[in-house]
Amino acid sequence: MAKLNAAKSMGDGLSGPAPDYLSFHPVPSRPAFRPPEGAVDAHCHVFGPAAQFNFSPARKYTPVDAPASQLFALRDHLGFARNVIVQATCHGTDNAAMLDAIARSKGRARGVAVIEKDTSDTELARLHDGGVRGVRFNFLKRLVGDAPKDDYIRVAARAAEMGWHIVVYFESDELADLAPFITSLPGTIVIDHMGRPDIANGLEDPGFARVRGLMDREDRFWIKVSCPERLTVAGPPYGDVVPFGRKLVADYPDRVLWGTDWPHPNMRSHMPDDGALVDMIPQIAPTAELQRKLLVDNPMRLYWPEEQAND
Ligand SMILES: O=C(O)c1cc(C(=O)O)oc(=O)c1
Repeated sequence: MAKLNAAKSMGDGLSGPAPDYLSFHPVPSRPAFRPPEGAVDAHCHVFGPAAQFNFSPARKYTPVDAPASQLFALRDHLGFARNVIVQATCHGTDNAAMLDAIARSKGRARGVAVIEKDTSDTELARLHDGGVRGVRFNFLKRLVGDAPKDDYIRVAARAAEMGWHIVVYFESDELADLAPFITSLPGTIVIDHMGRPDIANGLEDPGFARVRGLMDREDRFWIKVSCPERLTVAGPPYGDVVPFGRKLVADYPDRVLWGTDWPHPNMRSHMPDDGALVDMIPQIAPTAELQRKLLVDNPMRLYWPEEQAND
């Protein structure tokens, strides 16, 4: 069990404020499941190091240092080939740490940014050249302050100009209010962490029905079958979440993505073993074809369309 004091051993990045949640698992197991060639961890983050990259003064949590070197070591340890690095709220709209990690990845990472509504065209071009292919809208009140919908609409228009998609993170019980706004956004929309259904209600959960309603309504909606550790009631190995991931992969095989969510910000109940998260994949994607779509074809189509294998 990773403890807060483990964070102390995570190098000197903690010269800043102490982190207020668990540090990532120090020795993740090697998964029994071997991901297919070219597998993509399509949702992960880098934090700091604090000494080099400032955390946002508006942040709602203070992260541990989680640098690119450790993300890429985990990628190799788990048997993945590429990463999609998602800007985390603790860095606000300062995408420097994410861009730096992409630059260090030797072409094996792309990014999702958080930008201001008045971001210049020059900055958008710099982000695109730096590997950004999407923007993120975070609607969780515990993570960000409320932004006017007009701001999101402006950002969404800028993203559409760049050919980028929009990643949205919301609680499924807020979707009743959010859905009209989300369906008004242009382009491809990717829903984070299964849309956060209430696992305790089982597959009939009304929030999960609303999320599936979005997926059924338009092919431009995609969804990440990630973060069982955030959603579980039962705890590891997250057997209560498997039916949710399995249903999403079965019903939307060409529009699902998977990610570790390393370094797992804001986890307090426990810290998942990333190797165990990988070993959940065969339970939610039970065939080699579904695994290849989930881990290779779908993320490549969205993040490396210029390289997409023409199979
Ligand atoms: O549930 C969370 O706390 C969380 C936070 C962030 C972030 O701060 O960006 O990203 C995630 O994917 C999940």
